[in-house]
Formats: sequence, C-alpha cells, structure tokens
Amino acid sequence: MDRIAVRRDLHKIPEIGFKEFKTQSYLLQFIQNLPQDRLEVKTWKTGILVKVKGQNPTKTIGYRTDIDGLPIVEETGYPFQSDHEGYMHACGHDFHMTIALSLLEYYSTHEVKDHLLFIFQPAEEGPGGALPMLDSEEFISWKPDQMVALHIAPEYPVGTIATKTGLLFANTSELFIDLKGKGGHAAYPHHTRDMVVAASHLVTQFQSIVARNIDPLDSAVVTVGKIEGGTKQNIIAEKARVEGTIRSLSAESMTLVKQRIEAIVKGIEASFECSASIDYGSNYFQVNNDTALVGEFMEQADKLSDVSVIECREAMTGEDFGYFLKEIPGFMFWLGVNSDSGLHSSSLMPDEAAMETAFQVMTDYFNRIAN
Ligand SMILES: CC(=O)N[C@@H](CCC[C@H](N)C(=O)O)C(=O)O
Repeated sequence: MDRIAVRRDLHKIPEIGFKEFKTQSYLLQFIQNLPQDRLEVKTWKTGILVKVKGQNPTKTIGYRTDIDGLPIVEETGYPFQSDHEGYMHACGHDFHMTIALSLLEYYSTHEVKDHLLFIFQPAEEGPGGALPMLDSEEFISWKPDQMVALHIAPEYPVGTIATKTGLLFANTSELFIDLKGKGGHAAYPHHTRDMVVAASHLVTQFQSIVARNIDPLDSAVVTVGKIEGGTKQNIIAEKARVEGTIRSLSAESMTLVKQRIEAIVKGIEASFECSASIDYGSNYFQVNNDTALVGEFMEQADKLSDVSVIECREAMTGEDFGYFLKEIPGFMFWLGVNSDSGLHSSSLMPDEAAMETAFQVMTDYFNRIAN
C-alpha cells in the first residue's frame, strides 16, 4: 500500500468522536479491497473490528487504533490540509489508522498461528469509545487475550520508540462548570451579578489546587482550555461556562482535586451571589503497562537495527486505552515522529517516515508472539 497517500487521505477528513462517518467508510472500503479469505469484519457504532484468523490459534492479540480528530483550525499549510473546516487530525490518529491498515494488509496475506484483532476505536479524544466498546457484544465475542497500541510522540526522533513498565499515562476527568448570575447594562454593575468576573476568579483560584493542595511529590494538572461568557462588550454577562480537564497520577489525587474544585465553586457562588453546576464529563482510567509484556517488547524491539528504545517517564496525557488494559494485559508505547509542534497543536507535522518504524516494530512483535 502507499502509506503516505492513505495517511494524507485520512488527514483530510478529521471527524470528532462518534461522528467518524467518512472515516469509517474510507476504512471499510480499504478493508474490503484486501484478500478476504482470512478476515472477518464487524462494525460497532462508527468503529470497526477486523479479525485476522490464525492458522492454529491458542489466543487472540488485539491491536487498537483510535480514529477521531479534534476541533482545531489547521495551520500546517499542507497541500493535503483538512477538508473539514475547524477540524484537524492534531493528535496523530491519521498516522495510527494508517499504521493499523498497513499491518492489516500485511497479515491478510502472511499467515500467523494466533488470531489478530484490529480494533478501529472511535472517540478517544472524547467522550470515550473504549469503555462502551469493551461492553459491546461485538467486542466481547472476539475479546483478545492481550492488547497493544501506540501513540505518536512529537518530541522523539524518527526511529525511536519510548515506553516503560507500569503507569504510562494519567487518570483524566473532563470539567465543565456553568455559572449563572444576573446580566444587565455595563454602566449599572451594582444591579448585576457579573459572571465574567466570577469565571475569572474561579480560574485564578484553581491555580492554587496543584500549587497548595497536591503533595509536591505527587502530580496533578488542572487546565482550563475554554471560557465562554457574555454576549456584547457593553452588557454584563448573565452566564459563563468554564471548560477544562483534570489529570492525576493517583486515584486519591483525582478525588482531592475534585473536592477542592467543588469547595472553590461553592465559595464563588457565595462571593459572587450566583449559582453554579459542575459536570465531570468523561473520565479515563490510567494506562498501566503489563510489566512482563512490555519488558519483552522493549528488549526485542531494541535489537532491531533501525530502532532505538527509550525508557521514558510517565506522562499527564490520558488515553481511554487504559480501560482496555484494566481488563486485558498489554501495553502502549510512544512512536517518535519528530515534530517541532506538539500534540493538539494546529501546526503538528509528524514525519511520515515514522510509519515504517511502527510497521517494522509491530510485524517483528506479532511474528514473534503470535507464532
Ligand atoms: C493522547 C491524548 O492527547 N489524549 C487526550 C485524551 C482526552 C481525555 C479527555 N477528553 C479530557 O480532555 O480530559 C488528552 O487530552 O490527553
């Protein structure tokens, strides 16, 4: 297959969680054009499961890619820039899908003993596709015995992969807070309850949670990524909405951060005479790599001539792949793609040569453990 062409096709059609309709139909068309004798295909919502039947199977090994994009206005200047105004593959899922397709194509014509299950999972960026997929009849009937996934890493050079034993990614929780006060004329602030001012105080007070409530030897993040409020420059805002995300390395810190957020919100209600509601949206479980499986993978991958393996630290990114690993042993690793701009940036430009590294590492892995 022409990996670069496929990646660029997919790059043009980013779609957000559970709305990956064009993506699903592109993937299905690609899969239907492969030799079908070893393949079985099921769809689940906008996702797809493809089983490659083994010759003499004793287990099933799952390989998962996410398929959704992000609501970001692309600024790469690529000639194959997103056709979907306001949306972009800014987290590498176009790479992840292309790598999965190239592996699927390879194993549609190369025999292995065990079953391989390729999982094209929707909605990783939110609201989360892994948890409902795990509970679906389609997944349960083909449930793998172990699982693997990768994620692009802009900070590492092409030819490197990075991972570690145990905890790799953080626990996450989305955060949505709606504030309601009393709007009015900008010249009569004393008759109003200004929610732009209340939201500003809320965001400022959040900064003390990590600085003053979390043990400095633990780690947590409270990020507000979006504030919405008001209708016009000379009208005092009746409403404001604050949207963010919480990250923690331990379940205890996540509970503590949420308790502090609730206390601060109560304080804002009292001091600004307003009402507030908190919604934690979707929450992702931390990614824990199985020590034995990832250890064997790192040792063997390091023997490949064009690949270097880095033992990395844990990251505050989240991944709903953590839910798969909660039930099924496996691991996740970073794939170096060497981009000056990072994940979730409008100018993320990963190096397409990294897809070959992923292909080499994964075929070496599957040929070893599925035979
Ligand atoms: C790898 C990556 O960037 N994952 C996302 C996962 C999103 C989690 C959730 N929707 C949230 O915003 O809390 C990340 O932002 O880490």
